Amino acid sequence: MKKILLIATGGTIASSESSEGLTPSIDVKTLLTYIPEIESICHLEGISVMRVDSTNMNPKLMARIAETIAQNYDAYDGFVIAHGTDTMAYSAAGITYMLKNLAKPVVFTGSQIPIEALYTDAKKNLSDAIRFACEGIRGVYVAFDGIVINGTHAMKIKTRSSDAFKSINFPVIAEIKLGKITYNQLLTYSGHLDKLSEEITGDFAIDTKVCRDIFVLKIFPGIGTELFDFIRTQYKGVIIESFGIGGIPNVDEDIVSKIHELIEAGVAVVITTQCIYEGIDLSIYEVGQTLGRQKVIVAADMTTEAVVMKLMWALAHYEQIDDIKRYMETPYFADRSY
Ligand SMILES: NC(=O)C[C@H](N)C(=O)O
Repeated sequence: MKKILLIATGGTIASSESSEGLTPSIDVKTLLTYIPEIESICHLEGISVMRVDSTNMNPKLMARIAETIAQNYDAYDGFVIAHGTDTMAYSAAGITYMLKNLAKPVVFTGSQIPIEALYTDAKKNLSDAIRFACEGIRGVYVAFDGIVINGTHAMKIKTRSSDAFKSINFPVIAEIKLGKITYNQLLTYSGHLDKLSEEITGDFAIDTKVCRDIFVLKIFPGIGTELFDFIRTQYKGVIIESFGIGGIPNVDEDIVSKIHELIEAGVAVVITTQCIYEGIDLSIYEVGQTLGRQKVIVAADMTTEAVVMKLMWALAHYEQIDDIKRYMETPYFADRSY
């Protein structure tokens, strides 16, 4: 029988009603009592590492999750992280970059309704995540509402409904219905499964060092240039959510020139898009090509959540823009497809 460790971090899944609203208060032992059927499929143990609404998640707490996995790595076949949904996509991506040569499954899950409430989605999600953690497929995943998503491609797209997560720019890995896991055929045909099984080059290790000096900026029609001078003096990296396939204004308010100044000053500038699907390509339009001639980092079809966590990791490990750009533009656990 497989040995699985459930790592509880808080979130709605572990929340109870208090006089001031829902607050994470249920311990991991109690969580386990809600899924008694799991006893017959694996040997499950639990540990609580924090009790936070995931609104309060941060890289330090993510590092604690990574450390817990490392401390227990040899003793278990797989790990399930019970986590709040609001920042789960960030943590799943963050942990992906912090774990090196991961050969086991790490599966994030949570719920929109507390586990102790009527009509909760928590029991199904927890049970599905544990089942998937028994599969032995390496990597970090999000299991939610009957689908399994690559951890760097998950995005929370709904605030209330149980189908809160979507797989962005990557096929869903598997569906789980009534406890039965069915892998997505598309994964095998499209070669995505091969990308997930990239060779392991050494022993499992964690590297949790990140740099938080980054800014995420959404461009809008009429945006001024003043903010860029502030960014230049305060941050080491900026992620710009451009229009469409990679458009940044260069007439009247010339943001492209401001980007040039940022790069000259040693700030890493990553260009991504406000569109959820299909990613950017700076070669299509004149406005994009002008931008592409600068040393910008192209986020391709990565989610902003993954870009945020990857950039934090890159900035903590590389000094030169060229090195940061190389790391960011090299696929890591299939976080980008081009
Ligand atoms: N559904 C949830 O888990 C939302 C909660 N605020 C959290 O992220 O912790």
